[in-house]
Amino acid sequence: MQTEKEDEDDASPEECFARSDFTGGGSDQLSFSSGDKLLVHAKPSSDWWWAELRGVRGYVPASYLRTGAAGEEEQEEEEEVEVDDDDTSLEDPWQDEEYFGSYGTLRLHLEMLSDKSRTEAYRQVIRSNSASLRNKVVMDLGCGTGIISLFCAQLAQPSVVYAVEASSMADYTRQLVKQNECEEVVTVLQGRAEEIELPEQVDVLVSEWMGNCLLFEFMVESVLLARDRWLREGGVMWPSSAALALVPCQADTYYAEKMAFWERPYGLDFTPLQPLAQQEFFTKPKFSHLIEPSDCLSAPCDVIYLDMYTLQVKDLEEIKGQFHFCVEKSGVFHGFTAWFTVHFESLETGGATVELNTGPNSEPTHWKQTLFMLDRPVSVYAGDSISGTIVLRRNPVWRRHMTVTLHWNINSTTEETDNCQANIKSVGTKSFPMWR
Ligand SMILES: NC(=[NH2+])NCCC[C@H]1O[C@@H](n2cnc3c(N)ncnc32)[C@H](O)[C@@H]1O
Repeated sequence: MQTEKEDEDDASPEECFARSDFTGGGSDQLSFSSGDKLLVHAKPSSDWWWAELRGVRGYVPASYLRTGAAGEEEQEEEEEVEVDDDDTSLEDPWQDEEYFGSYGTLRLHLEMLSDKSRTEAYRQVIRSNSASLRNKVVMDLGCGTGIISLFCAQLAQPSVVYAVEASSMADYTRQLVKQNECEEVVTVLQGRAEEIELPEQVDVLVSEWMGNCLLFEFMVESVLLARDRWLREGGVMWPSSAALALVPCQADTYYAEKMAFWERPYGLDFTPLQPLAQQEFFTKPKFSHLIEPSDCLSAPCDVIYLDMYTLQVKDLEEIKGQFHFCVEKSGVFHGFTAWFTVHFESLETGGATVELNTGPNSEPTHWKQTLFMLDRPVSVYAGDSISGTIVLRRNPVWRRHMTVTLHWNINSTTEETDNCQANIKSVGTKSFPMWR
């Protein structure tokens, strides 16, 4: 699970100058004028680079840029930015070195294993299906330390569990399998699930692939590719389905900490810094936000539903959802909070489904929830409604990233209008990069 910090720590950016004006299309492209100095942070492809202009980052067409100060025309020819395809400095769009590097250390595994809700949910799945798992072939995709595979070997009698792990943690996972006397059942394979070869099809594909806001990291793509390649006809996916929930909420504490703070620190007026605070703290989603049930302004609703048997990789490019919330109590609408729920169907027809819910009415998990702050809070009243759409748009270049775009209308019924016809009090739309 990458954090924004790791993401922003790229090598020192390269100074380039705009050869001509460019008007960006889409929310993730930068516009600039001829002569602008841009800082190029990464070159994920030969055509589009990831650059920064006056504090804002986005994609820019490489052919519009050159190195060397503006005005040195004669130098321009020699110094035209060489854009060749096999430029080794082009960063991997999957950032696998950084991604699997982070999973090669214990920090993230400790966080996941310490998450009892998460880990016990998987143990419950194995335990409640132990009889049906007898003699089954299981694949544990992205097994990490192998905890799910060890549960399978300990609580059931599958014929084999292929524990697939791409990071260097796989060496230790083998030791843990041996240490717990499970090597008869569990075979650890190091490699990316999309690339490794299994000796046979599997009956069950189990994986803990969910990222912040359900999809961040897009490990789900690996799960779908493995499903299409290795899950036998009629095989079972664990999780079997996933849903993203959303709710309009108050976030008084967060708003006070990041925005109201500038009103009167030490008796001084620092409000000129508030536009900066909005840009710095409210432009991106806030991961690991713990929302209280009392912060919810209405009942939450599932806005996106993924069926792990039919979902296709191409569907991940853009996923849309709609919502209509009835405000149940008056308060300040600071933003939306999102979380996910996954379900594990029983191997036995009619058997009990296991649920892992990461929402505010369940035991907290290491994902907590994801908060999307509006630029300006809006007072809402019981009886108002908040309706609109959410779009998760996968980043076309950085394949583990996405942008979440929310569009909402606040409708309030006022006595003045006849037969309580709802009138639109305000409309809003905002895109939140996660992270690029
Ligand atoms: N729930 C998450 N967001 N992350 C938790 C699971 C991530 C684990 O799966 C491994 N992993 C991720 N993708 C892959 C892949 N394609 N192939 C093999 N292992 C993988 C990764 O190295 C880590 O050990």
